[in-house]
Amino acid sequence: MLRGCVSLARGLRPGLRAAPHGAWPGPRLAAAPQPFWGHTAGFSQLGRPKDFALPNPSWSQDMMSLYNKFAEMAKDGTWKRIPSYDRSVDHLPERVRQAFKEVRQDTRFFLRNTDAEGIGFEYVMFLNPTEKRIVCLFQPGPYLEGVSGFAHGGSIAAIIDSTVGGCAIFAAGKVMTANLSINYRNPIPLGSVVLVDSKVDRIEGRKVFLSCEVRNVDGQTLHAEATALFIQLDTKTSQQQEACSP
Ligand SMILES: CCCCCCCC(=O)SCCNC(=O)CCNC(=O)[C@H](O)C(C)(C)COP(=O)(O)OP(=O)(O)OC[C@H]1O[C@@H](n2cnc3c(N)ncnc32)[C@H](O)[C@@H]1OP(=O)(O)O
Repeated sequence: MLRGCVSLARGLRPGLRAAPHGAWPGPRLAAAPQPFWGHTAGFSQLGRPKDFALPNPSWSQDMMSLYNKFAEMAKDGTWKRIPSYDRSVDHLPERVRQAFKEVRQDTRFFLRNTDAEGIGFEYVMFLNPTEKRIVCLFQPGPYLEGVSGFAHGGSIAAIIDSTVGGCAIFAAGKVMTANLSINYRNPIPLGSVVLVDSKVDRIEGRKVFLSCEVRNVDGQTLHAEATALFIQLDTKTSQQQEACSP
């Protein structure tokens, strides 16, 4: 089982073997982005509130095995665990966060909006900076039910959006999802563990194109595949940039 997940982690996921993740396939941005959330330093844990991307008693044996495998691969810096908080603003680098003078106190990051462990989104993401790739270990809890016993398609879309979003942020800084196209291939049983494996395919100007596969732990079952387009926000013209700026 773990051999399959390690293969995924090393860039051997089916269908993408012709373009090794180690090679950067697309052109770089004409002008280098000004990273907003882009540096891994932006995921710093210093002085931060509770980090939810750490093991808790609700994590299954599969989840723990995968976590330990990636934590081991993180020791040499190839992979980096991404901390996760229950408020969006807490994901920002300190220097950016401090610039937010008035931050609403009643908001919750969508994927962290349940307090009890194990009932909603249990996940942890690992970033491979060289490959511009994020693998998310995802264990959907019972409150994510769609068809009886299986994860709701919207919850799958949410975890895919956040995983590819993390990749886009790493590659291009401040971005928003413009398009997310998902093919659902096999249902995901509640309580099972899947790997959401995403990478940046190419960057054209402000457009960041990404792809993603969701597979079970041995890699044999393809649950979903997706492509995404994120747009790097333009400081001069974007309303979103205005809205997100202090
Ligand atoms: C760690 C946490 C991660 C969390 C990740 C979660 C991310 C999210 O869910 S974001 C929320 C969902 N997304 C939104 O609400 C975005 C709503 N849309 C918008 O705000 C805007 O349309 C936005 C920002 C995407 C683009 O607007 P704007 O900055 O004005 O760009 P615009 O000039 O229209 O388009 C730029 C380029 O992208 C292209 N483009 C824009 N949208 C699309 C689209 N949907 N499909 C294809 N191409 C598009 C345009 O054609 C244009 O191309 P070109 O430069 O070749 O002419």
